[in-house]
Amino acid sequence: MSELLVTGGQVLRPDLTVERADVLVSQDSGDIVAVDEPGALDGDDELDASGGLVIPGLVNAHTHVAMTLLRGLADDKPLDAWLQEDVWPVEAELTAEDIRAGAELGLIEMIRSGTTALSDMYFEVEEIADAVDQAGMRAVLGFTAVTVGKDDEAARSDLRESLDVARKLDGAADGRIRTTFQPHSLTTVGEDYLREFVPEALSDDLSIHLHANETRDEVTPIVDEHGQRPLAYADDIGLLDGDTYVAHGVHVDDSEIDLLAETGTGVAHCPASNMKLASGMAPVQDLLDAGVTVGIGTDGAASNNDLDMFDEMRDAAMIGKLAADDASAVDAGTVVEMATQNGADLLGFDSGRLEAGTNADLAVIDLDAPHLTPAHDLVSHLAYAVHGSDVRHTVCDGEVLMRDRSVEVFNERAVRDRASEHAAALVERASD
Ligand SMILES: CSC[C@H]1O[C@@H](n2cnc3c(O)ncnc32)[C@H](O)[C@@H]1O
Ligand SMILES: [Zn+2]
Repeated sequence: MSELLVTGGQVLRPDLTVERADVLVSQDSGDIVAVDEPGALDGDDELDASGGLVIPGLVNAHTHVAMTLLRGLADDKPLDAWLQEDVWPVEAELTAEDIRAGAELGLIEMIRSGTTALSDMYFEVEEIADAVDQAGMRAVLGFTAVTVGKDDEAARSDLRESLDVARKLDGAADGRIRTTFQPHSLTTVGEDYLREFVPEALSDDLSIHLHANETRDEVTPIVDEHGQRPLAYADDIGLLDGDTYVAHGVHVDDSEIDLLAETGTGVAHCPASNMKLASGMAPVQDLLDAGVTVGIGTDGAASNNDLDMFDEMRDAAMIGKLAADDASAVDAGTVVEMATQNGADLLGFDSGRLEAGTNADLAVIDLDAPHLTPAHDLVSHLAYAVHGSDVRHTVCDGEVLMRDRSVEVFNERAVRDRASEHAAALVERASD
């Protein structure tokens, strides 16, 4: 029996109070054993949290982790042009090895900024699953199906692969990997395919993750073709469900917010991506007020351009206030809950709060910095002032992924070099 004591720091409790406490985690079960007053607990190994704040590991509720290879390749365009002119032509050249290299790079970036769980959409999912396994992180993965521009055989093969991958990889990495069925979006997967494959996913109890209502251009064609708002159309097909979450949910009207709440469908809010692609402002406070579970995601590194969830919390608070025209909207405590407990709820992990019996996924923030001084309110600091580079240690499933800013699960130098080589060769192939 091996137990790790995270000692000497302050701890963020599930009710967002902060107190001096030690956290004991079991490296056998991967659970938190106890959170107790300083000095009350003993472990076989220690992690020094003195001068620090222990928080739940952050949950990135929507990303495309291998897109780190496309970081900085196509900026300053709206979604449709960005995807069609830049991203998709390059993605068409991606190999399994590229995706592995990009995923490892992205996972290192996440570990270094305190993220312990992610929800990913992409291709070559076995490569991503192997990288997640090696990283020691927790993830919800899936193969994303697109049918537009494909003949019937290729379209069906995509949807079949999305189902097969979801069935095959669920429970991988000793249960740290879960899966979702992933139609890319309501405009990139045809209605007949959705009507055929969604019932199969539901009958297998698969969770569903898709992009929805990201831009106005994703709303108008559906209203024109089906005479319904996109989420009413999605509900008609059976896509909205207690285990479904949609990425973005920017252009949702009141009837769609009610539909999300009634069906228990969650939203992965991606504020930086929505600002960079000028997609719009999601009505996050309205969604929360209606009872919708809203997590936070970075989206891919090509539309962000980093995977730092602290940046994302700050962005979520800022844009949430603008969208509501109310400075009290989407406050500091709310964004911290969104990036921890809400994200974990969307992904289906018993993480996101430091409590005995839950997953031992946590990060220690170093508070000894000018930009974190004075320390009136540490929840305010988490939302508005902490950077990913302030994370001292990252732990997932009781294992130390980063100790004193040294990543223990990868050779970081080698991963960065390999990713740079793969990115350069990829761009070269795409330009031929
Ligand atoms: C097949 S995996 C996902 C697919 O989605 C593309 N993508 C990345 N970011 C976004 C976004 O914000 N909206 C829609 N699609 C996006 C990614 O490049 C992959 O092709
Ligand atoms: Zn996305």
